[in-house]
Amino acid sequence: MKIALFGYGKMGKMIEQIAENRGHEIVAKIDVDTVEVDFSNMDVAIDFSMPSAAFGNITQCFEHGVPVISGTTGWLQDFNKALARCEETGSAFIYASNFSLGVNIFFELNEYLAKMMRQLKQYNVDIEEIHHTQKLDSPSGTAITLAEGIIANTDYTGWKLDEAPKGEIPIIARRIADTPGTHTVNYESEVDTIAIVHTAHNRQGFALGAVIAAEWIVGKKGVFTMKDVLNLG
Ligand SMILES: NC(=O)C1=CN([C@@H]2O[C@H](COP(=O)(O)OP(=O)(O)OC[C@H]3O[C@@H](n4cnc5c(N)ncnc54)[C@H](OP(=O)(O)O)[C@@H]3O)[C@@H](O)[C@H]2O)C=CC1
Ligand SMILES: O=C(O)C1=N[C@H](C(=O)O)C[C@H](O)C1
Repeated sequence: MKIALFGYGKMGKMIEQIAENRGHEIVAKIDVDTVEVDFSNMDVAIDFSMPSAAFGNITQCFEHGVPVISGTTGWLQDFNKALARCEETGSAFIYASNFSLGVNIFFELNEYLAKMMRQLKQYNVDIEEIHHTQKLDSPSGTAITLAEGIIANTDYTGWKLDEAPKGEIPIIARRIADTPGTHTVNYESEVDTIAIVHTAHNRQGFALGAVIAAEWIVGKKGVFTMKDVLNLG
Protein backbone atom coordinates (compact mmCIF):
# COMPACT_ATOMS: atom_id res chain seq x y z
CA MET A 1 0.00 0.00 0.00
CA LYS A 2 1.23 3.51 -0.84
CA ILE A 3 0.88 5.76 2.21
CA ALA A 4 1.25 9.54 2.36
CA LEU A 5 2.12 10.98 5.77
CA PHE A 6 0.66 14.40 6.51
CA GLY A 7 2.81 15.51 9.44
CA TYR A 8 6.27 14.04 9.90
CA GLY A 9 6.86 14.69 13.58
CA LYS A 10 6.93 12.25 16.50
CA MET A 11 3.92 10.27 15.24
CA GLY A 12 4.70 10.53 11.53
CA LYS A 13 8.14 8.99 12.13
CA MET A 14 6.73 6.17 14.29
CA ILE A 15 4.05 5.39 11.67
CA GLU A 16 6.72 5.29 8.94
CA GLN A 17 8.65 2.59 10.88
CA ILE A 18 5.60 0.44 11.57
CA ALA A 19 4.16 0.82 8.06
CA GLU A 20 7.46 -0.17 6.42
CA ASN A 21 7.78 -3.18 8.76
CA ARG A 22 4.33 -4.27 7.55
CA GLY A 23 5.44 -4.03 3.90
CA HIS A 24 3.96 -0.64 2.98
CA GLU A 25 5.65 2.17 1.06
CA ILE A 26 5.78 5.77 2.29
CA VAL A 27 5.34 7.81 -0.90
CA ALA A 28 5.15 11.30 0.64
CA LYS A 29 6.09 13.04 3.88
CA ILE A 30 4.14 16.27 3.92
CA ASP A 31 5.18 18.90 6.42
CA VAL A 32 4.59 22.59 7.01
CA ASP A 33 7.14 23.50 4.28
CA THR A 34 5.79 21.16 1.54
CA VAL A 35 4.93 23.19 -1.57
CA GLU A 36 3.35 20.62 -3.87
CA VAL A 37 1.69 17.28 -3.15
CA ASP A 38 1.24 14.51 -5.77
CA PHE A 39 -2.15 13.10 -4.81
CA SER A 40 -2.16 10.70 -7.79
CA ASN A 41 0.45 8.40 -6.23
CA MET A 42 -1.12 7.50 -2.87
CA ASP A 43 -3.61 4.81 -1.77
CA VAL A 44 -4.28 6.39 1.62
CA ALA A 45 -3.28 9.44 3.67
CA ILE A 46 -2.48 9.39 7.39
CA ASP A 47 -2.67 12.80 9.06
CA PHE A 48 -0.90 13.37 12.38
CA SER A 49 -0.11 17.06 11.93
CA MET A 50 -1.32 20.08 13.90
CA PRO A 51 -4.73 21.37 15.00
CA SER A 52 -4.45 24.34 12.58
CA ALA A 53 -3.47 22.11 9.61
CA ALA A 54 -5.65 19.01 9.95
CA PHE A 55 -8.90 20.23 8.33
CA GLY A 56 -7.12 21.61 5.24
CA ASN A 57 -5.04 18.45 4.79
CA ILE A 58 -8.04 16.16 5.20
CA THR A 59 -10.35 18.03 2.80
CA GLN A 60 -7.61 18.32 0.13
CA CYS A 61 -7.29 14.52 0.22
CA PHE A 62 -11.08 14.11 -0.13
CA GLU A 63 -11.08 16.43 -3.19
CA HIS A 64 -8.54 14.06 -4.79
CA GLY A 65 -10.43 10.88 -3.80
CA VAL A 66 -7.79 9.80 -1.27
CA PRO A 67 -9.11 8.05 1.90
CA VAL A 68 -7.92 9.61 5.15
CA ILE A 69 -6.94 8.33 8.58
CA SER A 70 -6.87 11.30 10.94
CA GLY A 71 -5.23 11.20 14.36
CA THR A 72 -4.67 14.91 14.82
CA THR A 73 -6.51 16.30 17.85
CA GLY A 74 -7.64 19.82 18.70
CA TRP A 75 -9.54 20.64 15.47
CA LEU A 76 -13.03 19.36 16.39
CA GLN A 77 -14.70 22.74 15.68
CA ASP A 78 -14.39 21.75 11.97
CA PHE A 79 -15.20 18.05 12.43
CA ASN A 80 -18.79 18.13 11.08
CA LYS A 81 -17.66 20.13 8.03
CA ALA A 82 -15.04 17.43 7.33
CA LEU A 83 -17.68 14.69 7.59
CA ALA A 84 -19.90 16.58 5.14
CA ARG A 85 -17.00 16.99 2.65
CA CYS A 86 -16.26 13.27 2.92
CA GLU A 87 -19.86 12.38 2.03
CA GLU A 88 -20.05 15.00 -0.78
CA THR A 89 -16.84 13.78 -2.42
CA GLY A 90 -17.63 10.07 -1.96
CA SER A 91 -14.42 9.58 -0.03
CA ALA A 92 -13.58 7.57 3.09
CA PHE A 93 -12.59 8.79 6.55
CA ILE A 94 -11.69 7.60 10.02
CA TYR A 95 -10.95 10.00 12.86
CA ALA A 96 -9.94 8.65 16.26
CA SER A 97 -8.74 10.70 19.20
CA ASN A 98 -6.69 7.63 20.04
CA PHE A 99 -5.82 4.75 17.68
CA SER A 100 -4.36 2.33 20.24
CA LEU A 101 -6.15 -0.97 20.80
CA GLY A 102 -5.77 -0.51 24.56
CA VAL A 103 -7.47 2.89 24.61
CA ASN A 104 -10.28 1.68 22.36
CA ILE A 105 -10.96 -1.10 24.88
CA PHE A 106 -10.69 1.54 27.63
CA PHE A 107 -13.36 3.62 25.80
CA GLU A 108 -15.73 0.62 25.91
CA LEU A 109 -14.96 0.03 29.61
CA ASN A 110 -15.59 3.73 30.32
CA GLU A 111 -19.08 3.57 28.75
CA TYR A 112 -19.92 0.34 30.58
CA LEU A 113 -18.82 1.84 33.92
CA ALA A 114 -20.75 5.06 33.23
CA LYS A 115 -23.96 3.05 32.69
CA MET A 116 -23.49 1.38 36.09
CA MET A 117 -22.70 4.69 37.84
CA ARG A 118 -25.68 6.54 36.36
CA GLN A 119 -28.00 5.90 39.37
CA LEU A 120 -25.28 6.34 42.02
CA LYS A 121 -25.57 10.06 42.77
CA GLN A 122 -23.17 9.84 45.75
CA TYR A 123 -20.25 9.64 43.25
CA ASN A 124 -18.76 12.61 41.35
CA VAL A 125 -16.73 11.91 38.25
CA ASP A 126 -13.59 13.64 36.96
CA ILE A 127 -11.08 12.86 34.20
CA GLU A 128 -7.33 13.43 34.41
CA GLU A 129 -5.00 13.36 31.40
CA ILE A 130 -1.19 13.62 31.53
CA HIS A 131 0.92 14.29 28.42
CA HIS A 132 4.39 15.48 27.39
CA THR A 133 5.10 19.21 27.46
CA GLN A 134 5.14 19.67 23.62
CA LYS A 135 1.43 18.89 23.36
CA LEU A 136 -0.40 21.83 21.74
CA ASP A 137 -4.03 21.04 22.64
CA SER A 138 -5.68 20.71 26.01
CA PRO A 139 -7.58 18.75 27.12
CA SER A 140 -6.45 15.78 25.05
CA GLY A 141 -8.72 14.39 22.36
CA THR A 142 -8.83 11.12 24.30
CA ALA A 143 -10.08 12.90 27.44
CA ILE A 144 -12.82 14.54 25.35
CA THR A 145 -13.89 11.15 23.94
CA LEU A 146 -13.98 9.74 27.50
CA ALA A 147 -16.14 12.69 28.63
CA GLU A 148 -18.49 12.17 25.65
CA GLY A 149 -18.78 8.47 26.58
CA ILE A 150 -19.85 9.41 30.13
CA ILE A 151 -22.25 12.13 28.94
CA ALA A 152 -23.96 9.69 26.55
CA ASN A 153 -24.61 7.22 29.37
CA THR A 154 -25.35 9.39 32.45
CA ASP A 155 -27.10 12.64 33.38
CA TYR A 156 -23.89 14.72 32.97
CA THR A 157 -24.51 17.40 30.35
CA GLY A 158 -21.01 18.63 29.43
CA TRP A 159 -17.34 18.92 30.40
CA LYS A 160 -15.00 21.76 31.37
CA LEU A 161 -11.25 22.10 31.72
CA ASP A 162 -10.31 22.33 35.45
CA GLU A 163 -13.29 23.39 37.59
CA ALA A 164 -16.75 22.44 36.33
CA PRO A 165 -20.20 23.45 37.55
CA LYS A 166 -22.41 20.72 39.08
CA GLY A 167 -23.68 18.40 36.37
CA GLU A 168 -20.57 18.84 34.17
CA ILE A 169 -17.38 16.77 34.16
CA PRO A 170 -14.10 18.45 35.18
CA ILE A 171 -11.10 17.47 33.04
CA ILE A 172 -7.69 18.07 34.60
CA ALA A 173 -4.82 18.33 32.09
CA ARG A 174 -1.23 17.93 33.34
CA ARG A 175 1.94 18.31 31.29
CA ILE A 176 5.01 16.28 32.38
CA ALA A 177 8.12 15.76 30.21
CA ASP A 178 8.32 12.54 28.16
CA THR A 179 4.83 11.27 29.08
CA PRO A 180 3.25 9.57 26.00
CA GLY A 181 -0.30 9.72 27.45
CA THR A 182 -2.05 8.64 30.68
CA HIS A 183 -5.82 8.90 31.19
CA THR A 184 -7.76 8.28 34.41
CA VAL A 185 -11.51 8.31 35.00
CA ASN A 186 -12.25 8.79 38.71
CA TYR A 187 -15.55 8.31 40.53
CA GLU A 188 -15.24 9.76 44.05
CA SER A 189 -17.65 9.35 46.95
CA GLU A 190 -17.18 10.15 50.63
CA VAL A 191 -16.32 6.53 51.36
CA ASP A 192 -14.31 5.37 48.35
CA THR A 193 -12.88 5.92 44.87
CA ILE A 194 -13.41 3.86 41.73
CA ALA A 195 -10.77 4.62 39.09
CA ILE A 196 -9.94 3.20 35.67
CA VAL A 197 -6.56 4.09 34.13
CA HIS A 198 -4.88 3.68 30.76
CA THR A 199 -1.14 4.33 30.56
CA ALA A 200 0.66 4.40 27.20
CA HIS A 201 4.29 3.30 27.65
CA ASN A 202 5.32 4.69 24.24
CA ARG A 203 3.76 5.79 20.90
CA GLN A 204 3.87 2.39 19.15
CA GLY A 205 0.27 1.47 20.01
CA PHE A 206 -1.09 4.72 18.51
CA ALA A 207 0.96 4.24 15.33
CA LEU A 208 0.11 0.55 14.86
CA GLY A 209 -3.62 1.33 15.25
CA ALA A 210 -3.39 4.06 12.60
CA VAL A 211 -1.64 1.73 10.13
CA ILE A 212 -4.22 -1.04 10.76
CA ALA A 213 -7.00 1.52 10.14
CA ALA A 214 -5.28 2.57 6.87
CA GLU A 215 -5.07 -1.07 5.72
CA TRP A 216 -8.78 -1.50 6.56
CA ILE A 217 -10.14 1.62 4.83
CA VAL A 218 -8.65 1.20 1.34
CA GLY A 219 -11.46 0.37 -1.10
CA LYS A 220 -14.23 1.61 1.21
CA LYS A 221 -16.42 4.75 1.03
CA GLY A 222 -17.95 6.63 3.97
CA VAL A 223 -17.23 7.68 7.54
CA PHE A 224 -16.08 4.97 9.92
CA THR A 225 -14.68 4.67 13.45
CA MET A 226 -12.18 2.43 15.23
CA LYS A 227 -15.17 0.41 16.50
CA ASP A 228 -15.69 -0.69 12.87
CA VAL A 229 -12.00 -1.45 12.37
CA LEU A 230 -11.60 -3.42 15.60
CA ASN A 231 -15.09 -4.99 15.58
CA LEU A 232 -15.83 -3.57 19.03
CA GLY A 233 -19.28 -2.80 20.41
N1 LIG B 1 -5.06 9.83 17.62
C1 LIG B 1 -3.97 9.32 18.19
O1 LIG B 1 -3.87 8.10 18.44
C2 LIG B 1 -2.83 10.24 18.50
C3 LIG B 1 -2.94 11.54 18.17
N2 LIG B 1 -1.87 12.38 18.32
C4 LIG B 1 -2.06 13.72 17.78
O2 LIG B 1 -1.34 13.80 16.55
C5 LIG B 1 -0.87 15.12 16.33
C6 LIG B 1 0.63 15.10 16.05
O3 LIG B 1 1.30 14.62 17.17
P1 LIG B 1 2.91 14.54 17.19
O4 LIG B 1 3.42 13.76 16.04
O5 LIG B 1 3.24 14.12 18.57
O6 LIG B 1 3.29 16.09 16.99
P2 LIG B 1 4.63 16.70 16.37
O7 LIG B 1 4.62 18.14 16.75
O8 LIG B 1 5.79 15.87 16.74
O9 LIG B 1 4.41 16.58 14.80
C7 LIG B 1 3.50 17.37 14.08
C8 LIG B 1 4.09 17.59 12.72
O10 LIG B 1 3.15 18.25 11.87
C9 LIG B 1 3.89 19.17 11.08
N3 LIG B 1 3.03 20.16 10.43
C10 LIG B 1 2.82 21.46 10.75
N4 LIG B 1 2.00 22.05 9.85
C11 LIG B 1 1.70 21.10 8.94
C12 LIG B 1 0.93 21.09 7.76
N5 LIG B 1 0.28 22.18 7.32
N6 LIG B 1 0.81 19.92 7.07
C13 LIG B 1 1.46 18.82 7.47
N7 LIG B 1 2.24 18.79 8.58
C14 LIG B 1 2.35 19.90 9.31
C15 LIG B 1 4.89 19.74 12.04
O11 LIG B 1 5.95 20.39 11.35
P3 LIG B 1 6.81 21.51 12.14
O12 LIG B 1 7.37 20.85 13.33
O13 LIG B 1 7.82 21.89 11.11
O14 LIG B 1 5.84 22.62 12.47
C16 LIG B 1 5.34 18.48 12.76
O15 LIG B 1 6.37 17.82 12.06
C17 LIG B 1 -1.29 15.91 17.57
O16 LIG B 1 -2.52 16.56 17.31
C18 LIG B 1 -1.52 14.83 18.63
O17 LIG B 1 -2.44 15.21 19.63
C19 LIG B 1 -0.69 11.96 18.86
C20 LIG B 1 -0.56 10.68 19.25
C21 LIG B 1 -1.62 9.69 19.12
O1 LIG C 1 -0.43 14.54 21.67
C1 LIG C 1 -0.25 13.35 22.02
O2 LIG C 1 0.88 12.91 22.26
C2 LIG C 1 -1.42 12.47 22.12
N1 LIG C 1 -2.56 12.91 21.68
C3 LIG C 1 -3.79 12.21 21.61
C4 LIG C 1 -4.84 12.93 22.43
O3 LIG C 1 -4.91 14.16 22.39
O4 LIG C 1 -5.64 12.25 23.10
C5 LIG C 1 -3.64 10.75 21.90
C6 LIG C 1 -2.56 10.36 22.86
O5 LIG C 1 -3.01 10.51 24.16
C7 LIG C 1 -1.25 11.08 22.62
